[in-house]
Amino acid sequence: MNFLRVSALSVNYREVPILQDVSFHQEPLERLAIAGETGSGKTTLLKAIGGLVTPAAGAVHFEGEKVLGPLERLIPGHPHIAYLSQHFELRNNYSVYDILEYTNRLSDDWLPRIIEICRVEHLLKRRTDQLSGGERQRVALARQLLTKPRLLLLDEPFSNLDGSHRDQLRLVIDEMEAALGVTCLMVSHDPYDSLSWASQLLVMERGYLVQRGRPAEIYERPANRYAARLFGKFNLLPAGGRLRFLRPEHMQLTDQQDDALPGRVVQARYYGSFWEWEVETTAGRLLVQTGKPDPGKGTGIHIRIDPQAPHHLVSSDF
Ligand SMILES: Nc1ncnc2c1ncn2[C@@H]1O[C@H](COP(=O)(O)OP(=O)(O)OP(=O)(O)O)[C@@H](O)[C@H]1O
Repeated sequence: MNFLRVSALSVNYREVPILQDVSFHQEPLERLAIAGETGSGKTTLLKAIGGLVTPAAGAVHFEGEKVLGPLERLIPGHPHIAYLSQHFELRNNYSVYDILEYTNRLSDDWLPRIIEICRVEHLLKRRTDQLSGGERQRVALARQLLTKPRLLLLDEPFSNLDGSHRDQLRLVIDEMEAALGVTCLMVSHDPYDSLSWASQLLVMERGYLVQRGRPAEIYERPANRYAARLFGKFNLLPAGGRLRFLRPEHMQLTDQQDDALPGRVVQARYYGSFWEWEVETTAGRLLVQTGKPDPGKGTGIHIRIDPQAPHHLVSSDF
C-alpha cells in the first residue's frame, strides 16, 4: 500500500481536459515537488489530491482509502490532508492567537509547539491585517498544521517571498517534517526551489505528467525540450547523428586546442556567482558558464566538454 497513490487521474473543467491520465505515488516523508509552466495543471492536481475537485476518471488513494470528491462529502476535503493554497485567506479583525486557538483540533500542548516551529510567537497579538506577506504565510501554515495533517499540499509557498523569508520558510518546513512527521507535496514553478528541496520531481506539461525522477536526473537528462527548459538553459551538440544535451556549466574554456571547439564570444552576461558567455562555433551558438569576466565581443576562445558531464543523447527533434 502506498501512502499516496494517484491512478490514471483525469480532471475536466466544463468538459475541457485539464489533467489527463496522471499516475504516480508517494511514500511517507518523501519530498515530492511538481514543476510545470503556468497553466500546466499543477494546482488542479493538488486540489484533486486534497478532494477539492471531482475527477472525470481515475482515483486518488490516501493510506489505502479512496479520497472522496467535493460532491461526495459534506465538508469538502480530506481530514488528514491539508492544502495551503496560493490564495489562502486569513480572517480579518482577529488576532493571530485567536485564529490559531480557534483552529486547534489537537491537545493544548501542540499549540505552543506549532507556534514555535512556525516562528510566529512574536505575532500572536497582532491582527491578521497587520502582517507582512512572509508572516501571513507562516501563520497560514501554522493554522493548517493545527489540523494535524499527515499530508500537506503546498501550492507555490515561496512565490511572494523575498530571500530571507524564503530561507525562514524553508527552515520551518524542514522542522515541521522532522518534528511532526508531516509529508509534503509541493508545487513550485521556481526551478531552484524544487531542485534543492525535492527528493522526487514530477514534470507537468499541458495536463500530462511527462517525467518523474530525482532532481539531478531531470536536470541532466530531461525527457523533452519542455522539461529541459523548465530547469534552465542548455546546449545541444551534434554527436554521431544525434544531439548531446549539455547544460552551460558542462562546457569549459580551455587553452589546449587539440580536441577543442574554436569559437568567438558574441556576448557575456553577469549573474553574480558566474558569467555566461554566448559563443559562436561551427557547432552552433553555445552557452558556457564560467567564473571569468567578459573577454570582449569577438574574442577567439576554445571550448571543451567537461569530462565529468553526463552523457545524455537526444534525437534531432528534441
Ligand atoms: N475553475 C476553473 N474553471 C475553468 N478552468 C480552470 C479553472 N481552474 C483552472 N482552470 C484552467 O485549468 C488549467 C490549469 O490550471 P492550474 O491552475 O491547475 O494550472 P497551474 O499549473 O497551477 O498554473 P499556475 O502555475 O499559473 O498556478 C488552466 O488552463 C486554467 O485556465
